Amino acid sequence: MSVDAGAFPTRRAKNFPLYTTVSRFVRDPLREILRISTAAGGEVARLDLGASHPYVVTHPDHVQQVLSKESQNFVRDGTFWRPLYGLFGDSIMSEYAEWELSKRVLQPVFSTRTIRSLSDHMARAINEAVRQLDEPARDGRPIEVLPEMGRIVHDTVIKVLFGDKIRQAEADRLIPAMERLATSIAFRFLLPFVPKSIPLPGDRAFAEGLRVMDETLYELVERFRYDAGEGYDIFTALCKARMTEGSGLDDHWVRDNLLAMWATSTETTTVALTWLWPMLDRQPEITGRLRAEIEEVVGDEAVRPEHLHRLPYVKQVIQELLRMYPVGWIFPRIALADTSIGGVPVKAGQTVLISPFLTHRLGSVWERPLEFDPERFTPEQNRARHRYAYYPFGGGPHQCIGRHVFNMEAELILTAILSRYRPSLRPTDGPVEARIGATLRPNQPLYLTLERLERSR
Ligand code: HEM
Repeated sequence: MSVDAGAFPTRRAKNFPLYTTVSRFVRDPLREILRISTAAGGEVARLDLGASHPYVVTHPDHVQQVLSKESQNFVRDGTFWRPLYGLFGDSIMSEYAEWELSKRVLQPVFSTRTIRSLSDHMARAINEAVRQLDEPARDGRPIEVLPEMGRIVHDTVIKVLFGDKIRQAEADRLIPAMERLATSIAFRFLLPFVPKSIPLPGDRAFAEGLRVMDETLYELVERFRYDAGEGYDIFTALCKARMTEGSGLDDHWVRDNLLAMWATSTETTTVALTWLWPMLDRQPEITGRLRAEIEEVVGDEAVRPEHLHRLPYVKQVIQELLRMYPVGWIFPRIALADTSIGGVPVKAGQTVLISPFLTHRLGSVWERPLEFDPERFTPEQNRARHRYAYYPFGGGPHQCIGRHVFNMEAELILTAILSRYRPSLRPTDGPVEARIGATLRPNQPLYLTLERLERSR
């Protein structure tokens, strides 16, 4: 479906004075932002936070302007990126020349050829990690969804990031440290304008998580500093680039990129896959169709990458999952020069917030936006849609480098679980809603009971 923004004369953005609704905002910031976006109906909205006035941009044409057509003018800089700079430094998550350099080194690791060669390792790791659910299934013991999805994702991502260069003890240290970072950054993420000198909840846990990450990653870099060896993994690519004469790259650069890749690949994938289960639980007919497709294509076998192109409905379910819960739900840009969006003047230095979560829930862009319906992602519907009606992975030069890795991983995990078990969600404590943080986690722990299917493997 395409939406026509029309040619606007110069106009004012709809202003939303958040300080007048501060109690609502503090109680449930996501609901309040969604209310504002719905009221603005795709027009540019101005959030009045007292000290700052970011614009919220949701219309597909406007998003395209910021992320793609005028990407040179809308950069990743400013207050909202500050909490992330401490984590990622001058890595692929930065901007300008530092970003370009890291992108040049990492892009080849994500080529279709390399990902294909990684895919067998990924499938093996996933089948093995999923098989470990046999024990709780046999005992009738419910599993907690987020940590279990996290365990499966980490076991898989480790192959992509480090190949066979990491020791089990190092991986075991990194996983809980990353979890600490992901959860403790929430306040800094929500209140980026609060200076570091003012302590916020989570600061101490964040510092501790970072210490463990740094210690472990620097140890690894040290071990491979003078001999990167062979491998298709990200770590090898970074070490080789560092060793190249005259590159000027150092251990910090390798560490910054490892941390950036680790953080962007694990938290996002884990949280997205966690949302899958409440979605499927609500609509057994979707699960039934998935099960029938998987039974026909995979049957009694362990899932392999070659199965995936014959599982179109699995793909559609994952695409719809990221429409409802695009876990990289908001990302800011700052304007370098004066311009206008949808007729609204934007001055140099002003912040623009781009949110796939909000665009994906606009009634003018999506019919029945709150309904989980994988039928939206048939090939015909995909062709007819505005490029920026759906952008869980962003767009333009910063478009997610790991999107094919995610798709393959998520499709393999969903298929591996449904081909082995019949999961049912334990009753929840009221409605399952998204809670704001660096990503969009559910507001409560979710539990699945798994019934093992009759299988010869
Ligand atoms: C559900 C899964 C994922 C979602 C929703 C997601 C979302 C995004 C989004 C929205 C951006 C754009 C940020 C911006 O424009 O400022 C991005 C960038 C990025 N993503 Fe992902 N991502 C996911 C998985 C992954 C995975 C699995 C990897 C790595 C294996 C990855 C690595 C990256 C990197 C390195 C960037 C920065 C690219 C650049 O600036 O050039 N992501 N991601």
